[in-house]
Amino acid sequence: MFEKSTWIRLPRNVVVGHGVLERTVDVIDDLHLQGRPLFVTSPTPRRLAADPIAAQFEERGIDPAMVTVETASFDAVETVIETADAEEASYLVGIGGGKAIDIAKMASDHLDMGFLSVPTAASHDGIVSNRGSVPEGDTRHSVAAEPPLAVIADTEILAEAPWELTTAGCADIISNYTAVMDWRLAHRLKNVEYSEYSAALAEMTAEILVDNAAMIRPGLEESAWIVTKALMSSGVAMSIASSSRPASGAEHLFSHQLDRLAPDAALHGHQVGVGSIMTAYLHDGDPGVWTDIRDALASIDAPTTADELGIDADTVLEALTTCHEIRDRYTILGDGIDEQAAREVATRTGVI
Ligand SMILES: NC(=O)C1=CN([C@@H]2O[C@H](COP(=O)(O)OP(=O)(O)OC[C@H]3O[C@@H](n4cnc5c(N)ncnc54)[C@H](OP(=O)(O)O)[C@@H]3O)[C@@H](O)[C@H]2O)C=CC1
Ligand SMILES: O=C(CO)COP(=O)(O)O
Ligand SMILES: [Zn+2]
Repeated sequence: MFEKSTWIRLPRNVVVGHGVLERTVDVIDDLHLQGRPLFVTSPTPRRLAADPIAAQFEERGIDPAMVTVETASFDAVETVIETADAEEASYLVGIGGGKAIDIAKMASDHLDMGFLSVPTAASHDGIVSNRGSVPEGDTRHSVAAEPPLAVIADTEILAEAPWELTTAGCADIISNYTAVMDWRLAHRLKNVEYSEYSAALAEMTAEILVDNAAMIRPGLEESAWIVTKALMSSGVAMSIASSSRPASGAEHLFSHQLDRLAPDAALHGHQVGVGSIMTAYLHDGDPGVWTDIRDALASIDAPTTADELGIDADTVLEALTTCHEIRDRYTILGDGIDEQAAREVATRTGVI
């Protein structure tokens, strides 16, 4: 008897392009959202996007409530939840980088309330996914959360965001190569649930980005377009899988461990990119995939070495040898690699 079932939750509207910020109220209409919104933003995105969007709403006679968060924390999520109750908000709008969007995402999950994602930085694929990540204790990896009802990504704003945020978003996409390799391995060895559609989409997304790498340059709106579309596609792959597996393997474990060992040293995408070079090497030591990943990262100005991440060699080795412990996710790291093996992979790939 066939008893399988699936429930895929995706954004209903994805609006990307030049000046689309001005269409935010149209998206609200299209979704038939009523009542008062609560905007969740952070200082720079507030000035660039949240205040202008608030003005649009005010012209329509709607007065949005606003919370401006400084750091990603569960206290900030709590503040949003309390404000939503106090201000009688009907839905949330996360406006900013991953910090503001994930806080809105986690709060909306708790409140059972819809939320919209308005990214001002193409820094990682969390801006569209159904996964939320807010640092708690030692935990850095994402958990299941509310997917956005809509994503409104204005390429004019995204193109002007700091270049390193965009290169981090590119590296997060390039890391899909090794995430999918790890996922297939875990499926074969541990019977981990696997989706061919999701894996193919995640891989194809990385391929399209790498094929277009030459067009990804600072300040170009077309680059913001390419990167944002790729982030959308990667987010959809995670929603299809109901897991971050298509976009997160051992290279993400490595990055999450670096976040604990060297907090705020480097951006998420840059760390997973460097991790991806090393885990691709572990999958196959011959020049090929790992050198292609390294070259693709270098071509978009993303770090390829520990030095470029601003992280010392010992920390890289500690992260590599311990990161398999942080979560129940089988990868090429298996039940852990020893220090000798870690030093070998990091040295041979030129990471240290
Ligand atoms: N859900 C997921 O799968 C994932 C979630 N994350 C989470 O995302 C967060 C990191 O995301 P990230 O986007 O790097 O962090 P932030 O949201 O902190 O943004 C990074 C920096 O860029 C600034 N900024 C944002 N947009 C612009 C812009 N257009 N122009 C100029 N400056 C801008 C912010 O300013 P300001 O400080 O003023 O806000 C901030 O200083 C973390 O909280 C992490 O846990 C990370 C990876 C995956
Ligand atoms: O960053 C992600 C995908 O790019 C989310 O992955 P994690 O579940 O490992 O946090
Ligand atoms: Zn990621």
